[in-house]
Amino acid sequence: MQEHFFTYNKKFNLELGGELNGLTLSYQTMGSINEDQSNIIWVCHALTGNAEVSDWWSGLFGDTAIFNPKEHFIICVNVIGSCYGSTGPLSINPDTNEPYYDTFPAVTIRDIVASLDLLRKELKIDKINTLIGGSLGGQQALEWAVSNPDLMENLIICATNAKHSPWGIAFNESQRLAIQADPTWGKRDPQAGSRGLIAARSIAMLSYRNYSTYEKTQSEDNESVTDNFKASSYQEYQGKKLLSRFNAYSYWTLSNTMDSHNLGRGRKSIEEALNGIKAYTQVIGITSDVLFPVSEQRFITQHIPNVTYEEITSLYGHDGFLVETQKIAGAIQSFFKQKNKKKIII
Ligand SMILES: CC(=O)SCCNC(=O)CCNC(=O)[C@H](O)C(C)(C)COP(=O)(O)OP(=O)(O)OC[C@H]1O[C@@H](n2cnc3c(N)ncnc32)[C@H](O)[C@@H]1OP(=O)(O)O
Ligand SMILES: N[C@@H](CCO)C(=O)O
Repeated sequence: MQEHFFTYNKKFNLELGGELNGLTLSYQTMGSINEDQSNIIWVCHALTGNAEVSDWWSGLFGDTAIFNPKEHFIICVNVIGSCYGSTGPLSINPDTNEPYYDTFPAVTIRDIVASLDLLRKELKIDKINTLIGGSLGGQQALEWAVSNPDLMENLIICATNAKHSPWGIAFNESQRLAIQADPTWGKRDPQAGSRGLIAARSIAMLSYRNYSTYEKTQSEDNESVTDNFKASSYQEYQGKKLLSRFNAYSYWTLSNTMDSHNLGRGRKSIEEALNGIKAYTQVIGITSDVLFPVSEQRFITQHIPNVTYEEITSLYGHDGFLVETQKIAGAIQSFFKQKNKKKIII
């Protein structure tokens, strides 16, 4: 993939009242846009993801995958607030010439979508063939499909919701409490809240997986074990793994971003908002997902006019949307097949 940067030279006003000067978006692309712009696949990444979609969704994006650079122009943008090249809390605030840290403004899903739309206009893209995302990426994709229904022809969303749930917010709040409990939190230092971030990721893992995942992967072989459990070292390992590639300030910002997601805010209702989506839509749910349970995807499906729904199984719960690429690719293939059949009938 090729990395690019886009800097917006005007003030970027945020939904909750803040502003960003010199907003920069880091994005990656594969392939080229064809003459009639009919091959553009736009990917929205999840909470701690980045723009390198061929890395974290390699089963769906790559030379031999369903979405490939021979046929498609693939684009993924690192979201505002993250730490993979786009403007985030560790970036320099041009107004102070110092990193933002805790002065980084609140960013909503709608702000992210507004920034994606700025880049889209800059690239002179008038039509997206397929917009796809899971989890926080699915929240962005849905919001974009509601706010700009004529832009995309197909929409594929996985393990996501129309409004972030009290359950999801409670998980995110527990993670923020863990970060807050770290005495280094709030310091103007990139490492601030590091121990808190480890604990936060450990909490998050419980929502990304489930009882069966741990039973299968973290059970002890030896019945005499009384401490240093596999499950314990796994939690710490996952926390440290995230710390090696992320920071507590971005995590804090983006977990609040996720909580802000509500397609119904300022609109008549969530149902009406979903009803306005014009894209041919595929909704995918994972039966073992305890964070974004399938009831949420079934609700979305009920209210989008032109929609198909697929449920997949996974040992990995919510993280199944990142892991089960073969199943997801199969579901996407049948989605496009069904669409073509419909076209013939019409
Ligand atoms: C380059 C990058 O960092 S990717 C950037 C983009 N990232 C994203 O988009 C985020 C989304 N990705 C993810 O959340 C994850 O990578 C997932 C969900 C796809 C997969 O999760 P993983 O952590 O790789 O899988 P899993 O839960 O099986 O854990 C395996 C890891 O835990 C380690 N592990 C397993 N059991 C234990 C244990 N009992 N104690 C300690 N470590 C353990 C394994 O050795 C392995 O380590 P490794 O990742 O260093 O190879
Ligand atoms: N594993 C995912 C979960 C959130 O969807 C991430 O870290 O982004």
